[in-house]
Amino acid sequence: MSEVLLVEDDLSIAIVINAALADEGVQVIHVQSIAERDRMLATRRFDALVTDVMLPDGDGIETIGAVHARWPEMPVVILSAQNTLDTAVRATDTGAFEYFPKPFDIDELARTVRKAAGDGGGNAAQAQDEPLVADGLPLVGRSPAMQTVFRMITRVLRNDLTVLILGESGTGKELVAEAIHQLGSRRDGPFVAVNTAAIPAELIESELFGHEKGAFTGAVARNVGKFEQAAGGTLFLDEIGDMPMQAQTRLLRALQSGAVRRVGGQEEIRLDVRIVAATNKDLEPEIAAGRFREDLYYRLNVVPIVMPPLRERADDVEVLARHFLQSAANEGLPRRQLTPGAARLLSQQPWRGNVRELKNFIYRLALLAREDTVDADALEPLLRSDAAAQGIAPGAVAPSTVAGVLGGGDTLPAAAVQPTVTGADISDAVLAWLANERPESGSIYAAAIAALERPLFTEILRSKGGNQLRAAQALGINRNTLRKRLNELALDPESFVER
Ligand SMILES: Nc1ncnc2c1ncn2[C@@H]1O[C@H](COP(=O)(O)OP(=O)(O)OP(=O)(O)O)[C@@H](O)[C@H]1O
Repeated sequence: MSEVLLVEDDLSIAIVINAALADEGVQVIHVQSIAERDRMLATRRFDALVTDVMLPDGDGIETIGAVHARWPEMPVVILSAQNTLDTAVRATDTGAFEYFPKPFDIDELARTVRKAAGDGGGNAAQAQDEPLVADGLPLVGRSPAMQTVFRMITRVLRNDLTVLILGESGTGKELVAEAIHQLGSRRDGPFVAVNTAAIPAELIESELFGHEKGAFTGAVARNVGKFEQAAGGTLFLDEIGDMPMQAQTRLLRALQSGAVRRVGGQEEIRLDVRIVAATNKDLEPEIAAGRFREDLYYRLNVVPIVMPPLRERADDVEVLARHFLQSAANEGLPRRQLTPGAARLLSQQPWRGNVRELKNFIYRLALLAREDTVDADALEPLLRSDAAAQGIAPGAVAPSTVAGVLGGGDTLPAAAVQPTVTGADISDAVLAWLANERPESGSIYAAAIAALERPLFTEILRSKGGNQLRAAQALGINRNTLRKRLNELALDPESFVER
């Protein structure tokens, strides 16, 4: 595989180039300055050099003489935003292999670089199996919509501004939050994620701010809250739109004052966290309905990043699918490839569950496909069985969706493959539950979630033979979250282990 040195200080462009070159079977080593370029080139030659012109420590063209002197045979491709005749002339004067004014056609650039680097890049099919990782960040996407997201990410890396990530479930909000942390100046600190909707209302304050020993019944030891755990790093507040009102007030107060106090404690603890929040809810109607505090919304919505749904960026589907096939293979599933026809067919699907649904589907495909190369004909029945699982009236819940999510090879308990249950049934069940249980005011939400989780977790754990990792994967939640909730619900996963 050929290796290319990319000198580019614009991270969003670097990410896109890296992804495109990975597609061409070219490995990219990315640096951001002339000094770093020269350090890399002091000891080794690359198959090609791709360089921007305006770099933080100088001009990529003016300093190219030293590169030529050291490695006269190494082809150089120049990228430039200074689309003037002068730059073009200077680039050509250096004897550069090619010169690309920005904005350029990324595919054309990728092809040119592969050619410059010699066809050591292998064939394209092989290339597509390469993980598309930029600076350790597996955020895949080449669509203009994702380039806008990348650009927004790069704008918040050198500051601590609060970021609010908006988008449907499964669009990659958490991944973006992690990217902001990993690429930003707080990367050496912790990244602490809290699902604010999953914490029972009565525990949320102690979870976020911590508590002193004896602060309330059951507080047998001092607990350090998420704000403190995230000190020096990033606190990711997920599902912020579902945060209970009382906790919203406390959170707002903490953000305003820049300090927190543990429950039952006196000491003021100064905050040293970057806040990244996310929600799949449209917050404006929530504010209008009095369920979300407007002042908190303005505190959080300093830099909004909107994640486009996958159906609005169909050109990302193929590259994502190949990425997930690669990660499935890395995790021990059979290595599969898609024909162009199969990739096209995937791009035409609605993907209502966004990238998460595509990822689950691809893993299932890796597991179930009969041949290593999957064409459109082989894909069709798998898509049909998925659509059958999901092609249900809006609001309705089909147990067969569970079968789809669980993936092939799983035998489901008979109860789970009964005919479709309509949405009305679950509403009826909620109403009946409210009437019968009369949950205590102030904790109705937590009690309802617990009532739903209990049968849900029981069913999924049973189908997974008590394997918590597989159950968490099927549910699409973190294993620790599942373990914690099972604990709180006093459900023993051991009791589902098949013996
Ligand atoms: N652009 C992407 N490149 C690679 N993987 C992605 C991308 N977007 C999402 N994923 C993967 O899809 C899955 C869902 O993403 P993530 O959990 O970040 O979504 P989310 O928007 O936070 O969802 P939710 O609102 O349900 O919490 C994860 O496994 C994530 O790694």
